[in-house]
Amino acid sequence: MGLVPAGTAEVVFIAIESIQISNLSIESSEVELREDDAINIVIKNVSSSIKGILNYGYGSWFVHVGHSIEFEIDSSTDLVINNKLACTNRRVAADTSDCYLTFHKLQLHLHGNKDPGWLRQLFTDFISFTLKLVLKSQICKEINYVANLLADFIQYRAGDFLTSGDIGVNIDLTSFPVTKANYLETHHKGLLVYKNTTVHFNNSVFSPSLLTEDRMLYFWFSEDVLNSLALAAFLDQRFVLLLTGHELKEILKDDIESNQEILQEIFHEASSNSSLTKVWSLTPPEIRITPKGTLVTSSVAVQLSTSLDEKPKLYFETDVITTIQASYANKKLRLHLVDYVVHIKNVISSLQISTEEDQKEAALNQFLNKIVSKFGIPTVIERLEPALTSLMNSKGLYLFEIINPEIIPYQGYLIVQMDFGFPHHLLVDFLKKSM
Ligand SMILES: CCCCCCCC/C=C\CCCCCCCC(=O)O[C@H]1CC[C@@]2(C)C(=CC[C@H]3[C@@H]4CC[C@H]([C@H](C)CCCC(C)C)[C@@]4(C)CC[C@@H]32)C1
Repeated sequence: MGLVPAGTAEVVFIAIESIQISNLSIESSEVELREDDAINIVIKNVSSSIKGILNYGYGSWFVHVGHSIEFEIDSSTDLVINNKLACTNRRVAADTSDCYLTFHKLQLHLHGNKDPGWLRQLFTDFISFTLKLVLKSQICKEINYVANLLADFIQYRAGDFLTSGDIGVNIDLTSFPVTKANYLETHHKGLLVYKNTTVHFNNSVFSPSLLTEDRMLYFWFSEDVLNSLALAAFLDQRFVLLLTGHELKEILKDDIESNQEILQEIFHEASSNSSLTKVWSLTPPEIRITPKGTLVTSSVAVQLSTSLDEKPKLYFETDVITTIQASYANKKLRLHLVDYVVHIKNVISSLQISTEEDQKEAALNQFLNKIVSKFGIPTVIERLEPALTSLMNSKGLYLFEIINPEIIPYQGYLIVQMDFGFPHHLLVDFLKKSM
């Protein structure tokens, strides 16, 4: 660590090795946001005990007389970190080069009785000064490293949260991160990526003034974002629902009374083991957001077949407009159906219905309209809810304690706002990995 000339022919050399830091304790810490400047972190009275081995010696250029001695230092210091947000490779980075240590105490104990008086003197006068410099640069370097590791970790989690299979979102920064008086502001591209193709939007209409300042976390979803997610999910063939004969029977069981005849025939077909109902989106669902909720326009085909190779018993298409309001409680996403419009078209059926021929079509249409409204839409929603919840949980959402989340629709966008408790185990996990 140091090389001290002592006269012309002789030198004293001192080196420190095997540094161990223990009994680390912190009295208090404060974080303050300084507008357009930095995140100011003050950690008061960081006490620690530093152990190590001191090698020292003296001699001429050719002959060394070397000794080693164990030492222990009790230190107490204040730590000030001015963390400026930066941008590297289009990601948020931390610059903590503005980092100070102010020592209140630096007390040396040398073990064993061979400590020469001059060494103790030298140590207090010179080494402690050097040690302060070394500790400062080591500790500040370490803090910069950990701060960037944490920034990367958070952005990795965010990116992963918005990824499912081939569908993802590009969260690269569009501008330099800014420190505001009460919050940090970062703008991300938010472009949808599907199988290496990026979907571009018109300019975003987002403005921070659309948000209040009393919640801890806000998500802003535009129609464009939800529409492109819907498009990607459609292209990825995720809007396909298969129902077995048994499942269909379960779904329709409450309606047996009113539509005896048609249902009996469907059940007759449906009860055979190979019977299968397939429901799928014909076009990408279109999403519009209004203060009443999220309006989803879907064009859906339904096909009931008794066996795979036979002609379907029933095929029809339906245009459905649903208005949905979403909420999140007890760690579950809920979709509430507020309103719906159903239009049935292109019915092809080989079901035997004993109504007169000219009324057959109208009767079947009316029946299908009711089935779609009363059972079809609730069934699709009931399946979407746990699918979306478990998609979010697979990204670790369940680890967060989400406090009073609100999902509020506006004209063209919706805002999800919440307070949250940071998951302790996530931080421990991160620290374990970075050690
Ligand atoms: C004889 C045969 C009979 C067979 C009959 C079958 C017939 C079926 C016929 C028709 C099918 C009907 C189609 C129904 C369509 C249903 C539409 C429908 O339900 O659409 C919804 C899809 C999800 C979503 C986009 C939506 C609303 C809100 C969005 C949510 C808002 C916030 C949510 C964030 C992820 C934040 C999570 C909160 C946080 C963790 C605290 C977000 C964006 C998730 C997606 C939803 C509308």
